[in-house]
Amino acid sequence: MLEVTNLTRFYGDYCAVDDVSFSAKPGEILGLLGHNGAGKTTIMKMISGFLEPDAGSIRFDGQDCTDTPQHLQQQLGYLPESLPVYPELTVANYLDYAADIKGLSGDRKIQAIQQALAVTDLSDTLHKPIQTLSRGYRQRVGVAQAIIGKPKLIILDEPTNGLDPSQIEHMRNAIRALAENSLVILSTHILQEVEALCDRVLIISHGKLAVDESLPQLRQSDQLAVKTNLPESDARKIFMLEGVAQMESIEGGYRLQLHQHQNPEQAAHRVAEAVIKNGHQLFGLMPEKRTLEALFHQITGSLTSTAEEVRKEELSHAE
Ligand SMILES: Nc1ncnc2c1ncn2[C@@H]1O[C@H](COP(=O)(O)OP(=O)(O)OP(=O)(O)O)[C@@H](O)[C@H]1O
Repeated sequence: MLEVTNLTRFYGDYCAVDDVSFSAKPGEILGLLGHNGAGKTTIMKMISGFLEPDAGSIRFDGQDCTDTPQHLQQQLGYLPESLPVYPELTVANYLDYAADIKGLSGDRKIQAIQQALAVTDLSDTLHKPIQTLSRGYRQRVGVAQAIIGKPKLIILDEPTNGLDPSQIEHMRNAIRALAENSLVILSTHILQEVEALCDRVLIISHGKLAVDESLPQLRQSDQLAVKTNLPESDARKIFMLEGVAQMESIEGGYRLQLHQHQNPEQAAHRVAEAVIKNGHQLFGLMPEKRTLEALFHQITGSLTSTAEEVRKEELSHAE
């Protein structure tokens, strides 16, 4: 069990991570989302012991990791944003070194390397120097070193970065399999990745934890599309009295954003009654599901990348 409490980190006067708290357990895949500079990497570096928090605590399996970072590091697999790989080493030598660092030896070490190679589909490149590999293969080496020895906590910063579509699918399946016994925290700019993989999403905005919700919770509808001849001037006044937080005009009516924790069925009932009671006609009333993309824009007010945009960007940077 990971328990992050009131985690805070400054760079000089700038508060990059501001009082973030959450907890998670093995079996979960947590998606860390946020715009550039939101504080995701700083959070991941603190959890993995690479950066000290200014305030707050990180506990893993009941032990305080600020006092004993070694306790967590032996159970941690970490793929940082830019992996400090050793270009002249072969894949085999590098993974051997990574296994040594995790304290593996003998048959356990061989087995752990073989498992990591199988998961990342790297067996063919075993004797190649890392510097001769393409970007996608280097990324796979990074993931392989992170998952060696099946750590209980796996932190992956943009794990599918640089992979082709079939490898992305392969990697996602591998992450799902790893999460059967481990807690996986992954940071990504690709919303579809979170939707495809994660059980829970944490949205970080300006260093603060803005959303901590399970994906099923997130997909619950909290909007209503109401088709009516109610004029806009009356509509705003009437709907705001019925638990509506925001309203926008759509063709033939309005889209109503409900306040958090409103029951959509009860709100729909009240909205319908209010339209009729005020002498107008109701042509339709439909619940609408929230999407992760809409929520992200609502929270961060900025654009993030779709998988396609990220791939285009990668192609333009391709070697
Ligand atoms: N070493 C540092 N010194 C000073 N400021 C830093 C340092 N590292 C990060 N920051 C600042 O802290 C804030 C959070 O950075 P962080 O790298 O954690 O964001 P992020 O969410 O991971 O962004 P990205 O998605 O671009 O990787 C940013 O404003 C960044 O400029």
